[in-house]
Amino acid sequence: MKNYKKLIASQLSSLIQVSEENDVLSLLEYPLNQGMGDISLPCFKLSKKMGKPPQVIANELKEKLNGDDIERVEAVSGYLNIYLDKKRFAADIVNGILQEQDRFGSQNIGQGRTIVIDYSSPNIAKPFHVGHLRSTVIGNALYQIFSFLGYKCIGINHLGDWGTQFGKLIVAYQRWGNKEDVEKGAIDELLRLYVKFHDEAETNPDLEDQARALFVKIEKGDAEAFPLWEWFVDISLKEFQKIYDLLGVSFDSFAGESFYNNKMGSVVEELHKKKMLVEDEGAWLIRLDDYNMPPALMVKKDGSSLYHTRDVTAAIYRQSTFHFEKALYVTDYAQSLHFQQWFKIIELMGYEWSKDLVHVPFGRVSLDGMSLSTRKGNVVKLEDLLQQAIRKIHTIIEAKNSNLENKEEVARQIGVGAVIFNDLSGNRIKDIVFSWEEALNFEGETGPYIQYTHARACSVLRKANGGASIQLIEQDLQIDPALIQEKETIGVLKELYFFTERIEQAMVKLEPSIVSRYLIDLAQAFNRFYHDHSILVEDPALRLARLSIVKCVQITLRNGLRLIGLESPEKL
Ligand SMILES: NC(=[NH2+])NCCC[C@H](N)C(=O)O
Repeated sequence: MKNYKKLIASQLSSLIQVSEENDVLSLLEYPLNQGMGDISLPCFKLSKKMGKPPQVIANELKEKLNGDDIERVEAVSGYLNIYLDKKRFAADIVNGILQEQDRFGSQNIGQGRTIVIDYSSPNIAKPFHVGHLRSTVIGNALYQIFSFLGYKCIGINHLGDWGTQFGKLIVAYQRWGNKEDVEKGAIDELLRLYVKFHDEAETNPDLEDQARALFVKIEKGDAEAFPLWEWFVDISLKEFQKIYDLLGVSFDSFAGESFYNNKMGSVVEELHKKKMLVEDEGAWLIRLDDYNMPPALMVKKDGSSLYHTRDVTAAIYRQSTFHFEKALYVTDYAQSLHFQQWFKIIELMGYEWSKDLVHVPFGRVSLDGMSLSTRKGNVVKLEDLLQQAIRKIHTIIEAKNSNLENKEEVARQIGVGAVIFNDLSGNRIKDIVFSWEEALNFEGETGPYIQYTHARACSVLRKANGGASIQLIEQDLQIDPALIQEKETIGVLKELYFFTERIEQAMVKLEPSIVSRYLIDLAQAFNRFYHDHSILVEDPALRLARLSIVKCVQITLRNGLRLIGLESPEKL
C-alpha cells in the first residue's frame, strides 16, 4: 500500500526546492472537512522561506503538481488542497490489506534493535491492584506496538520482591501468623499480616527496628528468614500468574528487585570510586541539589539497599546484557521524581546511554471514586474486578444470545477486554475513574463496542460464505473499485489507510491510546457504512466489492485489538 503523504511530500519538495522532503511531510495535513482535499499543504508555513505570499505559492504548486494518484488540486486561501484519485486509492487499500492480512499496519522501523520494557511489576505479598493493571496494560500494548514495528522487545516484570517490607512481613508472620493460614489465605493473609504490622507499630516503634534487622538477615541469606521470603514470593507469584493468564499477558523475564542483590555491591563500589556518595550518619547518599532534587539514599546505615540502588543496578545490568536502544519504565506518575533522580545518577556516573532511559508515567485509577491504598488494606483486588466484569458480560450474553458456543470463553474475552480498553481509552497521563456502566457498554466508546463490531463483520462474512468461514476466496482479489465510491465507503477506506500511521504515532508518543481511539473511529466509520449499504446484494460484483470492505475492516480491527492486548472473538 502506498504512503500518500510521503508520495506527495517527495513531489512537492522537488517542486519547492527550498524544503527537504521530511520538512514538507511534517507540514502536510489531513483536512477534517470533506471539501478541503484529502491531503493539504498550508502554504503560509512556507511563505517566509520562499519569499512569496501563500496564495502565490499555492497557485504555482497547483499548476505543477500532478500524477496518476492525484485527481485534482485546488488553491484555496493559501492552502494547496490535493484530491486523490479515489478509484486507484480504493484498489490500493483493499488489495494491500487483503495481501498483508495479519501484517497489515506493520513496518520494519526497528530493524531488530532492542527495546526493554519494564512493566506491571507488582509487589510481592501485596495484592495486584488496578494501578498495576494499568502498568501491565500500557506496557503490554507498547510491547506489541514496538514488536509490530520491527523492534525486538524484552518485557521485564520488575517484581517488588526486596526491601524492608519483607522484614516487616516476617516479623508479623512470626508474631501473629502461622503456616496453615498463609497457605489457605495466600496474599489476603499476607496482606492482613502487613496491615497488622502497621497498626501495631504505631504504638510499638520497636517493631520497625526488628523489621529492618530481619531484612538485613534476608539480604545475607539467613537460614530461617531467607526461605520464608522465598515462600512468600512463591505464593504471590502464583496469584499474579492467574491474573496474567486472564489478561493474556506474558513476560520475557521475571527478574525482580531481588535479582540484583548480588549485583549491587559492585555498583556501590563504582559510586564510591566515582566519588558520588556522601556519608550521612552512617548511611550513604547522592546529593542532587544542583539539579533541584532531594538527595537519593543509596545505602542505609545497616548496609541494606534501597529502591534507587536496585534500579541503578538493574539499568546497568540491562544495558550490558541487552544493549537496548531504549529502556522504558511504565509506572504511575507519582514515581516521576524517583526516575528523574536515578536517571540523573546514571548520567553522573558517565554513562552516555542515560539519555535512552525513559519513564512512561500514567495517571491514577480510582474505582467509582474510591481510592486505592495498601497500608490500610482497602484495596480493590484486580482479580475480583476482572471476575466481576466477566460475570456481568456473561449475564448479558445469556440474555441476548444464550445459544452462543464457548460462552465462558467469550465472556472472558469481552469482560477482560472492557477493563483493558478502559485503561487505554484516554491519554495515559490522565487520571481515570473506572465505572462499570461505561466500561461494559456495548454502544459507547468501549472495548466491547469494537469487539462487537468485529464480530458483526465476521458474521456478514460467514453469511456470505454460506456460514462456513470468514475468509474471502482467491479470485475475490479482482474487485472493481468503481463500486466502492460512496461517501461512507470512502470514509471507511480513509480510516483503513490511517492505521499504519496511527501505530507509528502511538510508538513515537508512547501512547497506546492513539490505537484505541483509532479503533473507535474505524468501528464508527464501518457502522455508518454498514447502516447505509446492504452488503449481501444480488449483483455479484457489487457484493464482492462491499464484502472486501468488510473483510478489510475485520482484519484491521483484529490487528488493532491485538496491538492493545484485546482478543477478537468471531461470534458474539
Ligand atoms: N524499575 C521499576 N522501578 N519499576 C517499577 C516498579 C513498581 C513498583 N514495584 C511499584 O509497585 O510501585
